[in-house]
Amino acid sequence: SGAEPNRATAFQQEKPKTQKSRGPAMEVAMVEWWPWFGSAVASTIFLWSMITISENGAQRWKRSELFLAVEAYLSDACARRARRLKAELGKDSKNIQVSIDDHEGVTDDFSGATLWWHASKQRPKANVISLYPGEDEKRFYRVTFHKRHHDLIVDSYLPFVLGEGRTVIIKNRQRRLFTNKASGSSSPYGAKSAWSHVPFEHPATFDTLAMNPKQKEDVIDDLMAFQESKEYYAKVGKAWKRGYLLYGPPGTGKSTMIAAMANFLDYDVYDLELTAINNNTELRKLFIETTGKSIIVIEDIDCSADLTGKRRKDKKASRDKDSDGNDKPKLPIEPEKDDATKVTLSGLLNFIDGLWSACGGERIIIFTTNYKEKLDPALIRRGRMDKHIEMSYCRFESFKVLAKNYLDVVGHELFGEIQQLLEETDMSPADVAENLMPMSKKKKRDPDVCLAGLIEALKQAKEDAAVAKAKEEEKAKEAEAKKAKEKEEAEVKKAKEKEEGKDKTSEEAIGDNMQADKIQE
Ligand SMILES: Nc1ncnc2c1ncn2[C@@H]1O[C@H](COP(=O)(O)OP(=O)(O)OP(=O)(O)O)[C@@H](O)[C@H]1O
Ligand SMILES: [Mg+2]
Repeated sequence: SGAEPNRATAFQQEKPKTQKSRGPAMEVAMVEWWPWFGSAVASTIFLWSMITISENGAQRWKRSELFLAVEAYLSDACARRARRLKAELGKDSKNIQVSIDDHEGVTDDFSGATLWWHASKQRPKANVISLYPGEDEKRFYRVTFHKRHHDLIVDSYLPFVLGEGRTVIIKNRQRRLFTNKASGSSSPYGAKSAWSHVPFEHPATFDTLAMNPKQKEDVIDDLMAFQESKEYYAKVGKAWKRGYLLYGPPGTGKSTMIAAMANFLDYDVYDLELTAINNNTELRKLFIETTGKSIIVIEDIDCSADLTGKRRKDKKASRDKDSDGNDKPKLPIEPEKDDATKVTLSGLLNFIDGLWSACGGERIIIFTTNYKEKLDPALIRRGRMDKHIEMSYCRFESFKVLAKNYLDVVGHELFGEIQQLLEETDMSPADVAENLMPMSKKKKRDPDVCLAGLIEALKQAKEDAAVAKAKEEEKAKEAEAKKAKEKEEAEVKKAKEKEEGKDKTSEEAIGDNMQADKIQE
């Protein structure tokens, strides 16, 4: 009909100039709209509805999530159809983000309805002094549609845009590695966030992770099931979280596995350093500041949980330093309080169990340790750590993955010998990988050379292990012999003293006997 705006031209003809003399918002809308329709059809304006989504919603300091979602949706789904786009460097200064330019329009179709999106901005009145510098220009998106589609747009289309937009944002976001180690912000005043972060760029994937294929499959299955079971967790009344315990000797790929999980799930990683936390309150604060879709990692939990003692010593040391010569104002130190405020096992357990049910969004928590048996059973019981994953020494299956990754070799005449040696020798994947990747420019990555080198290294390791074992056995034997000898000597001495004691007064004898017992102990 004649009432329908000629969108291809009408939207793009709109001049930014008309924005200059601004009155109240309603008036602005009219100024923008008049040229499109022409005075002849002015009355038909009442057939059209508009919805404005402005950058700042109810909370002025925060950009409206709906606005961001619309922005992401439009740049992803519709931007190609717009004529004027703007490009900006993304937050991580890596990818370029293209979005619709201000005062530009674009059309979209939804269930047979045609809609017109339009990006614009509104300057504040000249006599208003902005409290929020840089935010004095308010941008907004406005969608226009025929009145008869009102319900469809409000009930279906906008939720659809929100959902799509969120997905695009997650797809485009730079994933981050958070840590509480760099305690530049540890001061109680002016600290913005307890976490500092860097872009998470670890390249590890499950394809490059060397481990037993069945076990790997199992882990991937578990992660996928977890990701898809939001409703299930809600139904059974559990927080949407999952705990993994990764245990195994050094260099078997525990940290690599965490990176692979993060890449697989597209999650952020929070690396929690318990030794940098002073008390349970701080721990809780850190926890509350984590966002959904994240992996919270506590590495070497066996060391961390025990470290309260060390921390106290550190504090004592700094106290000592203060007392000799440092004339800074001193804080009162209460040693008893010191004990009461450290991170405790129960604090950690609370942290894992209860608290995070308060903050929605899926979370995974991972502990790593070299010594599973050292951990308090309460910490790793099922339900807290839902799955215990053992990372073990490199066997043939794992080796094949490494050979393919590092040398592009899937079969080789030396594989047989290597298989044999790997069954007999404990070598970590890290050490195997080291042998497959000689870091020398002259030596090209020749599979023959590398595999032969690995065989040498394995033989050496086997020999070393045998020597170490022999030494260990010898030591044990020596220790046993020494113990037996000492016992014998003590007994002889006791017998001798008893003999002599017959001549002494009874009082003296008791004293002597007691002494002899002490020596024996
Ligand atoms: N299973 C594996 N698959 C592929 N690469 C591995 C594997 N295990 C170790 N590596 C290699 O060895 C290096 C060290 O591994 P990683 O840091 O993951 O070991 P870790 O188990 O976390 O050791 P630690 O107990 O000392 O923290 C990694 O950078 C990786 O290149
Ligand atoms: Mg590690």
